[in-house]
Amino acid sequence: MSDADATVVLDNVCKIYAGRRVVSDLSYALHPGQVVALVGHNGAGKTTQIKMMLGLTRPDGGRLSVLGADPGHGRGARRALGYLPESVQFHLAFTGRETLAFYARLKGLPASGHDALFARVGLAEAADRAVRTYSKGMRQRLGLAQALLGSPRLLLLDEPTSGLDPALRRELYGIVADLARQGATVLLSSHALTELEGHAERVIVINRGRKIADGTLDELRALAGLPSRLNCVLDGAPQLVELSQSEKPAVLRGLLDRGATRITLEDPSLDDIYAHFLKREAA
Ligand SMILES: Nc1ncnc2c1ncn2[C@@H]1O[C@H](COP(=O)(O)OP(=O)(O)OP(=O)(O)O)[C@@H](O)[C@H]1O
Repeated sequence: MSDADATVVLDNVCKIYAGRRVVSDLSYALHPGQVVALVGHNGAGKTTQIKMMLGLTRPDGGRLSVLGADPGHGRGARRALGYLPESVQFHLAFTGRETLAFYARLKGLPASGHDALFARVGLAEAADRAVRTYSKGMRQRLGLAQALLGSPRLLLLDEPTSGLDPALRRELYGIVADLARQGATVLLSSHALTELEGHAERVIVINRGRKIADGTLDELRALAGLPSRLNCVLDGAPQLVELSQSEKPAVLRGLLDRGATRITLEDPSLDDIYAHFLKREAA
């Protein structure tokens, strides 16, 4: 895929706060139909990248293009953006419907006619209740609904699953997958690789404002090259063998031929892989 059809292009982007580089020489492109996760510890620079894409703060170096435009300028591109901030704050006295009407007006969209959106995020029954009566999960659903207003071509979700129960988390990823199927680009930030399995086709790992890995989870697994752990019982004695991914088939066959029993194989977890990249960076 070329940068010409990219939704977002970062080319050596830097951001400096109070003399400190919090985003450093960052380059990547995001394309239509992709669900991409920005993964990094607290303070890694994930929100800063999202804010630059929204035009809320400007890069101090490099080039940033969002939907073909400089995000600091032009209302047109902003209308095609959806944003769910890390902590959603709504006016508690407004109903859900009034809240969406308010955000729709800000985006220059019709203030009414959002029933389908309420249904999509599971708030059809609660649309006319005051936000004050919503649970945290319901507020997060409302946040997602406001991000989805106007069928955005680029959806920026800042830690959208923090504080969500597993059912709601699954629903959110379901909505994200639908949007991507319809051609939207979805960028979500996260602290953890583990929950992204099956949900993000590409992961960009950020450490101290720098990109330290970028690929599918399978590519990151291969890149990390961490061994799997094999436990078995051989000749009555328990055995633990560490083996690379390429050694696995031959070693397994050999153990079976020698009559090994109780064979269990533990592949490196996504947490192990994440820790590996961070450790490599610190070395
Ligand atoms: N407006 C600001 N002024 C000064 N420093 C800032 C500002 N905004 C962010 N920073 C600093 O920039 C760095 C990156 O912050 P950022 O919020 O982008 O990280 P993050 O990866 O989103 O973290 P978290 O996971 O905790 O949300 C942090 O060290 C933060 O303290």
